[in-house]
Amino acid sequence: MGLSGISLLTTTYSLILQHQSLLLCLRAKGFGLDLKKDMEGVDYLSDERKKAQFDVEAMKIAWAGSLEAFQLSDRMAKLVANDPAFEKFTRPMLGRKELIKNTLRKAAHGWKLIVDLRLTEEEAKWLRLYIDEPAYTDLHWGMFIPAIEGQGTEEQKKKWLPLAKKMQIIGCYAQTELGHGSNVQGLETTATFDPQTDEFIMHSPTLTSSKWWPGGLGKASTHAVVYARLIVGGEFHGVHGFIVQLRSLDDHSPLPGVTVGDIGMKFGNGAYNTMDNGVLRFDHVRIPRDQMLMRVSQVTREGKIMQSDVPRQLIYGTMVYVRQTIVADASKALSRAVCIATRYSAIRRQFGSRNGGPETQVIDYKTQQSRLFPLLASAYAFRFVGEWLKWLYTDVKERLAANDFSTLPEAHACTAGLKSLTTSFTADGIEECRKLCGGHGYLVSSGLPELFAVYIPACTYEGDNVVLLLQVARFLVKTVSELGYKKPVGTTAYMGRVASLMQNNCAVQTAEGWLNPGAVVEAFESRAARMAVRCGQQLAKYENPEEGFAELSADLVEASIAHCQLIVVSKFIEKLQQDIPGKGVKQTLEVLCYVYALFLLHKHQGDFLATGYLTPKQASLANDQLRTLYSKVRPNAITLVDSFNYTDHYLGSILGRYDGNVYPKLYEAAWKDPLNDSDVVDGFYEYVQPILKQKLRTAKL
Ligand SMILES: CC/C=C\C/C=C\C/C=C\C/C=C\C/C=C\C/C=C\CC/C=C/C(=O)SCCNC(=O)CCNC(=O)[C@H](O)C(C)(C)COP(=O)(O)OP(=O)(O)OC[C@H]1O[C@@H](n2cnc3c(N)ncnc32)[C@H](O)[C@@H]1OP(=O)(O)O
Ligand SMILES: Cc1cc2nc3c(=O)[nH]c(=O)nc-3n(C[C@H](O)[C@H](O)[C@H](O)COP(=O)(O)OP(=O)(O)OC[C@H]3O[C@@H](n4cnc5c(N)ncnc54)[C@H](O)[C@@H]3O)c2cc1C
Repeated sequence: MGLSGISLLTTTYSLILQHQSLLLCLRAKGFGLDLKKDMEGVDYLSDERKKAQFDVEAMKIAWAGSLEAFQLSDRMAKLVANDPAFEKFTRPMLGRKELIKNTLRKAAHGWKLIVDLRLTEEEAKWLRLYIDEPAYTDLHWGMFIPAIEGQGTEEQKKKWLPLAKKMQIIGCYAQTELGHGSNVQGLETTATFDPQTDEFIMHSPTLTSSKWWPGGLGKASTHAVVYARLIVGGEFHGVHGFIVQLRSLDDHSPLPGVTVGDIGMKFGNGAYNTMDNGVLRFDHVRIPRDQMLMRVSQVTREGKIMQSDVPRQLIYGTMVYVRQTIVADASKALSRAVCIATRYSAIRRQFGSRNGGPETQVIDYKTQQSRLFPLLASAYAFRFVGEWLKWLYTDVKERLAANDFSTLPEAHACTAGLKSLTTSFTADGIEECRKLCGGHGYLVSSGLPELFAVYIPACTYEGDNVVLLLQVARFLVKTVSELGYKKPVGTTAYMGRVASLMQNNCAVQTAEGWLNPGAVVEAFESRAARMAVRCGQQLAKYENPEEGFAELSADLVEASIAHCQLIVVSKFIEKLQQDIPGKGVKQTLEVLCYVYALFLLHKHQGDFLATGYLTPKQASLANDQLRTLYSKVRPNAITLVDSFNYTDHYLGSILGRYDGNVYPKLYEAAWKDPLNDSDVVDGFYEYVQPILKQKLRTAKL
């Protein structure tokens, strides 16, 4: 018997087992048989796992970044998964008050673990990820503390950071208002210096000046970094951050003049409703002068404004930091959805049965592959670009500490652009994974609805994705306009070769010709350079540059996307130039890298053709190659998602279970729904039975 015959037999056997266990379950409910006899312990995906052409353990390390990173993450994942305090399956069914209380309990338990086990900052970050429940602690550690670290003076840091790091105060980041989020300079909250008392008076002069959205503000925070218009001597001196105490440290009640509360339910059940996004108003609340964050500008006792040599953009520095973490988190959210959809696609069968044999696994349909495998490749691409961005941010941070601000504009453009690119793609990708799972993907127990609901605000918070791409566009336009006298560096270095990128056209002649990193990078560079230069030429036609920028903004956004996609493709290729140990690991990643690049090329072929870099024939060859690549991904698909090393707890999905034991577990879960506690639903006797029993003389319907 050939290999395919053996595999057919084992697959059929798995199917029979699965059907048997389903039958047992069905009977359990209907005929009182033993429900426990489903096939616990059987790995329904074992055949798939045997197909792997690479060393899975080595791929896990490549995904994690290093053996140490893998071990650390694995330890934290297991710590959470094995702790019943972090159960999350009932979350979507809880009312808001219960939900928040439950989140506060988990955050307290998480903090206890951090203290008792003396976890490092890195371990705590992984712990937060695997607890998988947005909480006020995210903003306390993720924004309040970084804002003080980045914008505070040494003295301020000395005073506030120990309190915050021991969690003796809880802080949030209160920037956005009811009337303004994107336009930070348009904020209306005022901080007026009173020279008589050496204080600032914090005030919300209008309804639209109410702080609105800050996470952790509603119920948990005792303090906030509040962004407000600085007014000294009756003059406005820009928006700055101020540390303001909101609640009593004794009984947590709001301080006089402070009105604070939660803004209400948000999208989805469970999901981001574990977070107390808040509203805040000030009625002439006084704070000491030294609570203005003064690294960028200082207000003296006499009411003089002193500027340090730190650029004012550093006031936006916390956003740069968080955008960088959001890029890293995009690969986690996307890989999680892809893991669920890939495992389920291998279990799910529809059509194609021959002679009573098994039906086709839906993962074998080319349409399923062409939707799923680019998402899988993107998860890896985002992982590696996130790793690079972390390096870039660390480098910028070190430079800033040494008062070197030269790389700040590029850090801003990269974090803004990549945050936008990766979150938009991930949000769409999670929804695509739901559709890839058919009807069952719509069940909360698939894990996908909640993941989607939690994830999608990432397209808005930390900067609306379009607004951020327009920031990238400004950076690109500036780079193009300076080409004559300034050598572009970093991620825009390719613009230095603009003449050849505008002239030379693609040389690929065969589908195999696309399996060449040089050809791929040049295609993306040429497209990005041509789109940016074209925008520059169009802009030059306008007398008023701002008017031109506004008029051309949709094209500018497309040019920014092209630039950001180039960064992701290049960083993936650069990653592959490193030593990556393990049998078949590098080769498999190369396949994914080409899938990512050629998928983008196919999706955006309009750009590549319109800029004249590619011919239709070359675009078509790229698509031919893409199909071949999908066949190369197929045998490795399950092990590529196993390499994310996600526990079933973290995945939170019956469809994505490691053992693939989907049907019995779906069936079992249905019976756990509170609606099935009784056979006759509450309300039946009041509202349904009277209809059943009514005796209408005539029915017009
Ligand atoms: C149990 C567990 C316990 C513990 C857990 C432990 C650990 C957990 C640790 C960490 C958790 C980690 C992370 C999680 C944290 C949070 C994530 C979760 C939720 C997110 C919550 C969301 C928060 C928010 O949304 S905060 C609000 C964000 N708001 C925005 O993003 C507003 C967007 N708008 C802007 O950024 C700006 O206003 C603007 C659009 C850029 C316009 O600015 P401006 O009007 O000034 O206009 P210009 O365009 O003229 O710009 C002037 C000039 O400045 C440059 N610029 C602009 N921005 C920046 C920047 N950010 N940096 C540097 N430079 C900047 C711009 O390029 C111009 O330069 P030039 O003059 O040279 O052209
Ligand atoms: C879940 C969640 C958590 C949040 N947490 C916090 C927090 O902790 N702290 C905090 O301060 N804030 C927080 N925010 C607020 C968030 O940062 C803002 O909502 C975000 O910056 C977008 O601003 P906006 O709401 O004003 O959108 P708007 O700017 O009003 O956007 C509306 C539309 O207008 C478009 N638009 C706006 N300006 C332009 C332009 N110049 N050109 C073209 N199009 C434009 C946008 O693309 C969008 O389509 C949070 C928001 C959410 C959803």
